[in-house]
Amino acid sequence: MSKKFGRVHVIVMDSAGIGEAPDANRFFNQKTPDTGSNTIGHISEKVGLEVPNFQKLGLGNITPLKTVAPTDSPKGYTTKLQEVSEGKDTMTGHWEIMGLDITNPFPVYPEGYPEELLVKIEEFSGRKVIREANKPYSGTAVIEDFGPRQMETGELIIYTSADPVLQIAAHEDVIPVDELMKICEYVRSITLVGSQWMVGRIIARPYVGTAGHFERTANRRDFALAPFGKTVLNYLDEAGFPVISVGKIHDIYDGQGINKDMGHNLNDMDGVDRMLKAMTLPDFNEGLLFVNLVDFDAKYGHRRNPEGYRDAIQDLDGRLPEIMEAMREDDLLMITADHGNDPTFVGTDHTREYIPLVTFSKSFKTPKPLPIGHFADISATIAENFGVQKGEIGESFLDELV
Ligand SMILES: O=P(O)(O)O[C@H]1O[C@H](CO)[C@@H](O)[C@H]1O
Ligand SMILES: [Mn+2]
Ligand SMILES: [Mn+2]
Repeated sequence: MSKKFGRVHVIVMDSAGIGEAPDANRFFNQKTPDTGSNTIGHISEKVGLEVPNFQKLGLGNITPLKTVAPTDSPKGYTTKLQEVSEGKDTMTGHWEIMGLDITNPFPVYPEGYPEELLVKIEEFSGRKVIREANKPYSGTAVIEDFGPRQMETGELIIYTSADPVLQIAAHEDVIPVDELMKICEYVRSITLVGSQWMVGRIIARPYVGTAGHFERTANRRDFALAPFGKTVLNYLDEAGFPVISVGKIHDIYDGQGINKDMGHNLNDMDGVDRMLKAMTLPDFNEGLLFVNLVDFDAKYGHRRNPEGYRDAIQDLDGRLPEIMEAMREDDLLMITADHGNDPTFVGTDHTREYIPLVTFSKSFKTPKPLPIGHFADISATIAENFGVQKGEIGESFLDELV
């Protein structure tokens, strides 16, 4: 049987949530529950959001947005999706989108990492770890506070966040990127599932510059755990379909089920360029292209910068015509997110929100809003389209897309 859609392109706008989830009161920023958070909604309300292309696709039909009007004749099917997993981090969100139900949350380290683990890292690296930085910290603040000391002593800056991450910040001139990667690989190897100190992701955070003007570089790398089970990426790969990743996707799934990687993004617009390049690959005639754009989250959401976040969404909006133009008649585009990160909310952490789903295909006849669904409905739909097994959870809405 021929497939409804020859190629499916999924873009994750990292952290672009669209309103508090029904269980937002169980998730927190510092001591405040995530109730009332709304990443896209508050950006529209507080700093304005001009996104004519998203508007035509039907973004304003998902939920009332102050500056994005609903439309009676959207060019795409739209809805919002709820998370079922116990977590509001990137890995949980992405893994659930591809069909996993993460019922046991990843451990987090609100008091910092245990002394024993730090000592092992010191023994391996021959470098001291700055104890004062070992706690939940903003990644830009931690290098402002301890970068000058690191430049003098060569010590390691190890910090965490509300997410299950162990991050190592290192000035590129003091601790070469290759050395930092080796240290991260070592830490990854001693923090796997079943180890004493399981950690979701080890993140290398290289930076450059001088005190007061430090800047993190695109040499960031995430060393994630492998997904806790097979995802639809695996099923597509096993069935011989191209599964192509752009940006952080390869890291987030530890490469599992991905058979071609377009590399890390220098920034979100570079991610769009890589996506467009992938869309013209000669061997990509069917299968999945899966893109993560992380600047929304890392540069603006965690930094609580609503203007920057708005501009980043507007920049993506400006690229939508190119992306749609590059689509074949029977391609399907799905634009979504992995969790919220409301830049107007208290704290600096993710927010438990619905994620938007905005779709487009040149083959759509009469697109309209869809009922509210769940994250994994995305992969269930992809799986049904390509005739492969779906994940543990998710209901396909493929039949609705006509
Ligand atoms: O403050 P920075 O270093 O950007 O850290 C952020 O990036 C991490 C990974 O995306 C998140 O856990 C968040 O804390
Ligand atoms: Mn994320
Ligand atoms: Mn984040």
